Amino acid sequence: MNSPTAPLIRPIVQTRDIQTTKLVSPIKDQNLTVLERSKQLAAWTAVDQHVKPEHRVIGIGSGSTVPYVVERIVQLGAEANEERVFIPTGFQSKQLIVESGLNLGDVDQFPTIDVTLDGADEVDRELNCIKGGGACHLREKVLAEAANTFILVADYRKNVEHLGTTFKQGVPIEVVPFAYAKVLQNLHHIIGSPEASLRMAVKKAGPVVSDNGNFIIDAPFDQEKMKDPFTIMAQIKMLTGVVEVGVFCHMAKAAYFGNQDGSVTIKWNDGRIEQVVASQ
Ligand SMILES: O=C(CO)[C@H](O)[C@H](O)COP(=O)(O)O
Repeated sequence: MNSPTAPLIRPIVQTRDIQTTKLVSPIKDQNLTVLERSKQLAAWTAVDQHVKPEHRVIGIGSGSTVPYVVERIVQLGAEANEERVFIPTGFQSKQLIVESGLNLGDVDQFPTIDVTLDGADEVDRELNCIKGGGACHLREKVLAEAANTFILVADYRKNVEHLGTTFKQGVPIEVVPFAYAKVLQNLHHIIGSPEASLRMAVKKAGPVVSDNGNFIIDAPFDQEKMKDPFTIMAQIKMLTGVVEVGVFCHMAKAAYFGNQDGSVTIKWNDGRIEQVVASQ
């Protein structure tokens, strides 16, 4: 882990329709792949911009980008974090919080969260996103909804015009186990996802079981249908037996994407796109 550095962001330089910001790259002495470096850049920049000194309750998402969020938060120092409580979206983030020596809480104790930072499988131009690649989207949506500010962090592969462009495995759907076959039938014959299937575990026989004891269905839709993510989300959510749908519509304030060239693209919910450029 790196030692604390100065804030990454320097003053914004306005260009025609994209704002350009300079930052000092935090990672040149690290042995990270380009992909990992892009995740780290997105996460660090988001923490620097959205975790404020006065924040006391912070939601921590799931996935492979979120450890860099926690890494940066730890770098803020023990004093900055001692009065804070961190709320996990699942087993992985709970472990991260505990192993990092941060205070653990739960959303039933703290139903209002100052800021939640989380990963995403894909984010479109309106900040709709697919989540649930790690089967955590039920708790992730609860923490997104509980948060005054919800921020997405991701690598360049997740930055798309329309959902379903690169993330082809489909919309993750958490279902209660006894209803999975009925929900699959509904998806195949009513909702329009003939390839929807139960997510199977890799190093265990049988289905993936979520942190809540439920099954996960992945439901791919054609490009045309994916252009209206709200309708897909609402239709699936109405099916009895569905607990939560991994489509988050208009929940995020901003999405941070680390790029291969060491820059970060920030999409804001007011339509602005900001380009953060590493200066070395
Ligand atoms: O939604 C999620 C887990 O349910 C993750 O946030 C999403 O899958 C992105 O993960 P990664 O940062 O590894 O790309």
